[in-house]
Amino acid sequence: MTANPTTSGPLLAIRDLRIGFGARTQVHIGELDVRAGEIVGLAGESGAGKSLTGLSVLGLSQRSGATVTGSITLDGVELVGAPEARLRRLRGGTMALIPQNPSSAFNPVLRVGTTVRRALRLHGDSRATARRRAVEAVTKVRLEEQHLERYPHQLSGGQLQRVAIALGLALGARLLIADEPTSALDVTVQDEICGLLRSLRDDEGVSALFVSHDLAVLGSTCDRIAVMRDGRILEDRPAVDLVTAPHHDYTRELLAAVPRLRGGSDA
Ligand SMILES: Nc1ncnc2c1ncn2[C@@H]1O[C@H](COP(=O)(O)OP(=O)(O)OP(=O)(O)O)[C@@H](O)[C@H]1O
Repeated sequence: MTANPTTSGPLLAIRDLRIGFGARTQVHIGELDVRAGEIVGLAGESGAGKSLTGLSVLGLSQRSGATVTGSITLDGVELVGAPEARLRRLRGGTMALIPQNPSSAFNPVLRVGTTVRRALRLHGDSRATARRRAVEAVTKVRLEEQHLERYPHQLSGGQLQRVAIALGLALGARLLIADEPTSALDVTVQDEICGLLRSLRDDEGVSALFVSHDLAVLGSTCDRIAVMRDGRILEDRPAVDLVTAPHHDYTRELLAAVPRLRGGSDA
């Protein structure tokens, strides 16, 4: 997989990030970058600190009482300690959360297109522009205009996840924070969503921080993978290298738990 990094600095740069609750530091990341046009995986078992990291990039972990120090820059703009108004602008613009359960992003009594168009109008689009950009965005995620006229329950989980991604793209997201975006989906649909993320990277230059406990999913989707345990990054390397020649015993254990990366052999 070929990333398409810009010659300038990374789109997302995390430095000496500490996330804690009370006196306890749950996450300490020395350095983690996501370049433009790059998908970076965050792997690790439950409790490793993956979601807290993603939520802190979005400026959302503080809402659950976390203390965040260090530096997270998005396109050179500091997010740690940034005023809520700036974070809100960036969350609805440069970066977007792709949640595990896409139905949480949609009002069940509204057609999904209404949600997408309303979000665009809130960001200043005229009615006509919002309509056009909503259609453009669903086309990018390989859905049709008619899908916008459906209610959330009339779409499959995979289709709804595509609309959630389309919503982020329509708002101009260049960085997707995807937190277990495929774990509620069956394997075939998982593969489709991962394929979509790769094509958005290749065709649109979109970047992603892809949180998952599943190294098979990350290995087939990401350019780089950072393996986390107990809030620390153990290794951060090109995905192909990491899954074929892990440096760390813990990564080997994670890989051993994934049948699809053992050449399909479960024996
Ligand atoms: N609001 C909170 N208050 C106190 N501790 C928290 C809070 N949120 C998370 N933690 C703790 O921080 C650690 C990291 O949690 P996090 O949700 O980031 O893990 P994760 O790697 O995403 O795991 P999972 O895959 O289960 O979501 C865990 O020990 C968790 O219990």
